Amino acid sequence: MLILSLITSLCATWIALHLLKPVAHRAHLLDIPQGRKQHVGAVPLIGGMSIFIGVATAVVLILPTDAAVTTWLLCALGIVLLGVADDAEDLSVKLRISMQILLTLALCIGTGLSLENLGNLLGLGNIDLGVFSYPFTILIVLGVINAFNMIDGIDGLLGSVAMVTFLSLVILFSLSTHPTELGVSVIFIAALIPYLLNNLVLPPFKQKIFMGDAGSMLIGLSISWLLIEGTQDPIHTAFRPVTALWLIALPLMDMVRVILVRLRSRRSPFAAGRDHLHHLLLELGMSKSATMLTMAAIALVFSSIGIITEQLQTSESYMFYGFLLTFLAYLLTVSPLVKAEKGSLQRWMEEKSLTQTARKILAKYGNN
Ligand SMILES: CC(=O)N[C@H]1[C@@H](OP(=O)(O)OP(=O)(O)OC/C=C(/C)CC/C=C(/C)CC/C=C(/C)CC/C=C(\C)CC/C=C(/C)CC/C=C(/C)CC/C=C(\C)CC/C=C(/C)CC/C=C(\C)CC/C=C(\C)CCC=C(C)C)O[C@H](CO)[C@@H](O)[C@@H]1O
Ligand SMILES: O=c1ccn([C@@H]2O[C@H](COP(=O)(O)O)[C@@H](O)[C@H]2O)c(=O)[nH]1
Ligand SMILES: [Mg+2]
Repeated sequence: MLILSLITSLCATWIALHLLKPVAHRAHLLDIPQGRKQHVGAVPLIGGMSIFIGVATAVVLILPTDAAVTTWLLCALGIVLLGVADDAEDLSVKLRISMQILLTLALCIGTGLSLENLGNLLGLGNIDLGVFSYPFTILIVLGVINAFNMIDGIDGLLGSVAMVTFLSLVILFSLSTHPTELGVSVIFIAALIPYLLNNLVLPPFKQKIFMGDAGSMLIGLSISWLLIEGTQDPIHTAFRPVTALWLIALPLMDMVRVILVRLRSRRSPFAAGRDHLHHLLLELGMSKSATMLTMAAIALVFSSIGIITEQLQTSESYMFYGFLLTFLAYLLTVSPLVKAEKGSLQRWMEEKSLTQTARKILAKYGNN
């Protein structure tokens, strides 16, 4: 069943990418470079819709669907339509956030699940949110949706970071008995393959496409749902809530850092900017692909910490305090990058390679 759902999702996404490209041109669903958008040429914003078509086709045709899966699919359709409207017309922040709240509420009611039990996060006993469960879930899901949207700023970045999270979910769900959630995670991985090839313009694709806010919000909402299913299942959980944090640590840390920096400099956290980690690395002189690979590698390290500590059943409070310390280390590492001179990383690497060459010459010929 898993192989069949993988093939169906991959093929359906591939076909959707081909069919939607001309539609994007006719409907002007294009990302035109201007201001902070520094890509080249008008790029079709069809990645999100294509991934949704691929995922929905595979889920409906192959996976056994119940009320929870149907609710998630309908909410996913809702967020894709919201994203397409935003990609086409730049909706107001108020409207976007209100719709995200409504869709999260619908997801909680329809699936009957919300973040109720956070586990023994602080080492003081189980945290049960009781009546605060719905407002807390809405805050966290909104955070996750927007965190994934915020890292969608260079080619391949969101696709590869999301791939790391879905791969981690495949590992954790296959170690427990959650066949539907395992199937959905595999289906997303399959849909991301043609998307990434097309986004990075790798063969056989010749024209770049973007995910758009439709895709980034679809991924954020779906990952939130899978994490809630994995941690809040009343019969048996696949992993503990704190592990969920590690699986999405990089986008969360980037978002919280950006919000803190913007608030400190009295800017609105809702106003777009070029202050995210990927922008800082590019400013320092890293290439787009090096930035993408570095950030995907960091996401992989964080996810691996989550999976390994989950398997070792490390105390939840150690994992949570470890997460907060890692966030502190992240802040301390990234803050100096903001003030660093443009291109300094590139110059440092060039100097380093020159020094290494000089050392090699000295080692070979001595000092005479
Ligand atoms: C605006 C912007 O930046 N734009 C980008 C973007 O451009 P684009 O054009 O695409 O987009 P737009 O500009 O059009 O606009 C964007 C759209 C909007 C609608 C605006 C939204 C903007 C926001 C800033 C959204 C923020 C929304 C929130 C509701 C944020 C608040 C949420 C949180 C802070 C919660 C975060 C979630 C966590 C789990 C936090 C943990 C993370 C940490 C790192 C811990 C650190 C601790 C803290 C200091 C914060 C703690 C606070 C808490 C409340 C959380 C405590 C958490 C716990 C106790 C954990 C408990 C949870 C669990 C154990 C369970 C986990 C389970 C699950 C996760 C399910 O993109 C462009 C391209 O890049 C870019 O240029 C542009 O700037
Ligand atoms: O794969 C991608 C995705 C995005 N970009 C660039 O980032 C902006 C982000 O778009 P938002 O509308 O803010 O979501 C996009 O316009 C591109 O300039 C990219 O280069 N590659
Ligand atoms: Mg975006």
